[in-house]
This record gives sequence, C-alpha cells and structure tokens, in this order.
Amino acid sequence: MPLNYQSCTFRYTARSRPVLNQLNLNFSPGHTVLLGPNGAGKSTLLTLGASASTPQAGRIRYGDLDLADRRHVRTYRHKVSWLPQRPGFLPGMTCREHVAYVGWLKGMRERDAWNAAPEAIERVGLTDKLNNKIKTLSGGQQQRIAIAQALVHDAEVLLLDEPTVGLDPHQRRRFLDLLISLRGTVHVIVSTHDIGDLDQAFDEVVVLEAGRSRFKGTVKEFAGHHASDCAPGRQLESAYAALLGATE
Ligand SMILES: Nc1ncnc2c1ncn2[C@@H]1O[C@H](COP(=O)(O)OP(=O)(O)OP(=O)(O)O)[C@@H](O)[C@H]1O
Repeated sequence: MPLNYQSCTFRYTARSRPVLNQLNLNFSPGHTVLLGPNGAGKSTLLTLGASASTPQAGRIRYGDLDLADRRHVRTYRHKVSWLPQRPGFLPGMTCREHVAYVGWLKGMRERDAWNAAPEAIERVGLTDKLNNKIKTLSGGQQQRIAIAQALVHDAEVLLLDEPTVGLDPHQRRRFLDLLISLRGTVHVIVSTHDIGDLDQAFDEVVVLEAGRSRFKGTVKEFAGHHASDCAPGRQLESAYAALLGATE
C-alpha cells in the first residue's frame, strides 16, 4: 500500500521523548505484519496511520492523499479501517448494532450498514450472537466482533492492532485464513506478538524498535536471519530474536 510515513516524529506530551523519531517507512502493497518489542511504537504508528492522531513533524501519505490536509483526511477515513488495541464497546448494544454503527461512522448509509453487519459478523463466525448484547460475549468473542467492525465497510486499508489477542488457536487460524482470503482486495497492516505462523498470511515484515524501523523486507528475507541451529518450524521466532537480540 502506498501508506508512507515521511520523517515522522510523534510525542505524547511536549516534554516527553519522541515515541516515533523521524520515522521513514513506506509500507508495500499487500499484507504487512508489524513486529517489535513492547513500547516500540507499533500502536502509535497505527494510530497515526488511522489519522486518529497527527505527527508533530513529518507527513503521512496514502497515495495522493496527505493526512495533514483536512479535506484529504475526510476522504481517507472512508478508505481505512482501524482496530485499536483496546476496542471500546457500549455494553447495552447488540453485536449487529455495534458493527452497523461503525459502518455508518465510516460513511455507509444507515440501511446499508445495517444490512452489511450480518455478513461481517458471519466472517468471524458469530452469526449465532448477531442479536446478543455485547456484554454477554466472552473476551475473545468481543475481539472477533471488533474484527467484524473493521471489515464491515469494505475498506481499502485495514490497520489491525493485535487482533488475535484473546483468540483460541482455532479462531486464530480462522483469522489468518480470513486474512489470506482478503489477499489482493485490501492492504493490511497487522501488529502482533504472535510470530509462529505468519508466513502464510503476510508478504512483508516490518520490525519497529524504539520508534525506528529496524527491518523491512519480505517474509523470506526476514526468515533468512534465523540462527543456523534453530529448531525446524522456529525460523521466524529465531529471526526475530536474532534481529532484536538483547531487546527482548
Ligand atoms: N496515551 C499515551 N500517553 C503517553 N505515553 C504513551 C501513550 N500511549 C503510549 N505511550 C508510550 O508510547 C510508547 C510506545 O507505545 P505503543 O503503545 O505505541 O507501543 P507498542 O509497540 O504498541 O507496545 P505493545 O507491544 O506493548 O503494545 C511507550 O513508551 C508508551 O509508554
């Protein structure tokens, strides 16, 4: 995707150290997984990419759109979907209402959003919970509804911050299959700490460390960093450890 961070600096308060420090990062089209230790700045980067915050210096562009330009932001927000690390819910609303509401916020007509919600919920396997109040769902089920919210308006860009947190192994597999099914139709950036089986769902790996890009390349190039004596099937974890060694 032509989502392009140009010399971006972001700090949460005027006196705090920058979380992103003159970051230059051009995300490729397709599916990118964003890795890095706790506090590296992954959520911050996605928050800026969703135009929910603005860098104090530098620019973010999506194709011809400049996220510093208000008119461009309005257009961009219809193209992007963002699953934040801690999605918020209104406990009294049903799953369908939650998903439809986000569709409406993203510019869909009310009726279209209402009609699109069941399909998005079906994609995360929760059709039987369609009319249940969100507060009656388990944590993992709520996370799946949050994923459905990100899918409802057929965005061009999906920014998913730790989407598999709380998912059981079967649902995590199902999520990866969902990502694979989206190949070629949508650009995706997923932040995660689960790196075991990324190779099937992602084209590109970006590793962030202390607000800077530590690695950017194909999954194959990333895996090439693995230790020569690593166990079979552990190449990606080994590559991550080799790249970030002392940090983790
Ligand atoms: N709202 C906030 N106010 C002040 N500092 C913040 C805020 N949110 C994050 N930070 C700080 O910014 C830095 C980067 O945080 P961020 O959440 O972007 O990292 P991350 O890579 O997503 O981490 P994790 O893997 O733990 O989710 C951390 O030092 C964190 O303490």
